[in-house]
Amino acid sequence: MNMKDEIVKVMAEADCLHSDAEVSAALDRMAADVTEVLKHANPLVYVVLNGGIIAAGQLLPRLRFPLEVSYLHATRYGDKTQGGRLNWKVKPTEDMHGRTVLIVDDILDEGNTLAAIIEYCREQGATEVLTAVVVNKSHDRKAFPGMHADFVGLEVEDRFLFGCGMDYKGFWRNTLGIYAVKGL
Ligand SMILES: O=P(O)(O)OC[C@H]1O[C@H](OP(=O)(O)OP(=O)(O)O)[C@H](O)[C@@H]1O
Ligand code: HPA
Repeated sequence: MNMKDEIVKVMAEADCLHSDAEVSAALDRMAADVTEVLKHANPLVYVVLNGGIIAAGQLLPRLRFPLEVSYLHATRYGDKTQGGRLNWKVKPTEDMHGRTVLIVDDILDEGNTLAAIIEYCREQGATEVLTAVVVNKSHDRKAFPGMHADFVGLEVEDRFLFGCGMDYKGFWRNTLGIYAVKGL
């Protein structure tokens, strides 16, 4: 089967775990929580490419307080459904010394990606590093016991997901709803 046919088939057979409306409501709740905590903090928001693009594009317009936005790119899955070593493609460029930093990503799965980013930001002198993810995948394989994000939209079952920034072999990041691949 060629790649295009495979990608179309994966969506046709996928289970929709959360509809567009459910994700939108979760983003509203997240935005309210983030606002409560950070409205006076003038945070520097780091979007984790690529997956964080959709999350940030949906979350940040819901925040009505001053903030700055930048990006970093760290990846460890590529086209695979299991994570490997973290590859820093673009490190943060803004001065975060003394700043409150909010990291925005699509998913906290095993948490190795966020753990490495948090450590890096602390080393760079950020006063406080908080994390926001649209989904937390529920399982017991976290990078360390108790690993969690500060702001979570939805708890999602332990399957391979796509949508809302998450990709299947590079595709289907561009949905608001969240889907699980059949059989994975
Ligand atoms: O909690 P973890 O197990 O570390 O996985 C979470 C990370 O995996 C995905 O990125 P990916 O490596 O697929 O890079 P991409 O967003 O550029 O596709 C996702 O966007 C998170 O950044
Ligand atoms: N789907 C897509 N990308 C991911 C996942 C997932 O379930 N976990 C970590 N990165």
